Amino acid sequence: MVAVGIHGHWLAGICFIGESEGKKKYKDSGYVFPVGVAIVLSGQYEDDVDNSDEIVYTGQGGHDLLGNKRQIKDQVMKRGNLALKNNMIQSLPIRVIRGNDCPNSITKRLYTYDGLYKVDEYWAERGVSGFTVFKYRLKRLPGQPELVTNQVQFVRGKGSQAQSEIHGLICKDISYGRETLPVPATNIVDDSPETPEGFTYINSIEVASNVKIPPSARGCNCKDECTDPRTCACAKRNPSDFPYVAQDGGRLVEAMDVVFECGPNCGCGPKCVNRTSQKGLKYRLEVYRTPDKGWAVRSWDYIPSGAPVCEYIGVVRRTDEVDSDAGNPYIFEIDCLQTINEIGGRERRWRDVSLPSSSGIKRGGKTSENVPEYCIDAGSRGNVARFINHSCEPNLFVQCVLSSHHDIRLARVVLFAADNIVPLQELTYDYGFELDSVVGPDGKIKKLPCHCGAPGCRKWLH
Ligand SMILES: C[S@@+](CC[C@H](N)C(=O)[O-])C[C@H]1O[C@@H](n2cnc3c(N)ncnc32)[C@H](O)[C@@H]1O
Repeated sequence: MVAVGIHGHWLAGICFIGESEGKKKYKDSGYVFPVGVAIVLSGQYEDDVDNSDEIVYTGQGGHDLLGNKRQIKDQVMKRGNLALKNNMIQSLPIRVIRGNDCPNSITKRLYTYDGLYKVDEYWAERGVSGFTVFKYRLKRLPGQPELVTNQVQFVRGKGSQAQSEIHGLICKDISYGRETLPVPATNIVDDSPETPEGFTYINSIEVASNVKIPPSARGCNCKDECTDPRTCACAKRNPSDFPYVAQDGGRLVEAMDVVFECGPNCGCGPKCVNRTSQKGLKYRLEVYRTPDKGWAVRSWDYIPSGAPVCEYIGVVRRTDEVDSDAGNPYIFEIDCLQTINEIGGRERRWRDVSLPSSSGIKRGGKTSENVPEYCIDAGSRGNVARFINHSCEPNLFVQCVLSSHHDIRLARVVLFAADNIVPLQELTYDYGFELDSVVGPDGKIKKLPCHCGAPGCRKWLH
């Protein structure tokens, strides 16, 4: 892009004319510098939103250059950020270039020039990682040719075809109508016509007979939809406000130790934003065969960051009653409490919440329980989440959610988009195993090589 002159920086996403250059070269223009010339939407920022004609672009600075797309400090209003603000004030349009994943290219990226946009507004907010970021709403100027590249159409969510055209289709819907959307299975890796088998598809949690789910907690008194965080009792359980914004049918603002949603005793209805993770599949998911990881999951639709993808569904069991020797890879330990207390190498999710005293859980001092009391076993009964593989650089994250009762040991486990996810990208989360933490029946450490293919792959799942 630098070589052909549509962008002026090798690394930075915002190309701008700086103050000294502006004063020297364009002193008669009357413009206040710096001013922006072009931006690249690289997918580098966890907070970017791209709906083609309207973009919410995150300013520059404060992010980790290691390529793991994380914000690590506050952004400041200077250089490129100031340039975009000056564009807005002076009604100067800016070029937009989009970067898209392209496995067939040498660089694995494809860049398209997508026209001129105006900077409509800007504001500062706390981003997904909790640091201050500047946001700019850009709107595509009218009178330009429509965006036509396949890649951009992907971003707009036009990634899929009619079922009859799907290459390698082996089952139209592995949920057999139990999900809000069909979940097809495809295989173009080998000739086996076999569908993912050996399990029964269920779409809600089941509970083993010796596990007692606590009674439903008191709910809020809102009607229809909860809107006022000052009066909604469920909103107040969260750190400051509703954990979701209504945009795109509900998006989590940031990852938290636990999210309190509305439940069965609440006055609100099923459309309430504070039930975002209870509304079933919103994105068309496909289970597909991979050469080296068995089955995997991808989406046909563009998934914006913070959107719920699916809940990890299976049978809730006592962990000490699950036969670890049987090597069931579909066990998800409900480790919310261990994660909050950073036990056994688990990384804390980012914000504090006050757990209600009814949960019986102490927040402060470390619990000695390394092994969570309960787990979700999707081995013989489960949903699409059981096919989601591990990645060392995942695009989903695990969020503990409490909706009916408030016992965190039995929290729901929901997978949310950690990034804007373009169609057909494999969906993955970090299984979070500590290295050498899995021991086989013979007492020897069980190792499993990781095939996630991420640049920062840790090489082993466990
Ligand atoms: C919960 S299952 C995921 C779905 C699984 N691929 C299947 O075919 O059913 C977990 C198992 O998938 C495989 N797997 C998941 N992520 C992997 C990765 N990054 N590298 C290698 N194998 C992986 C491992 O065999 C692991 O025990």
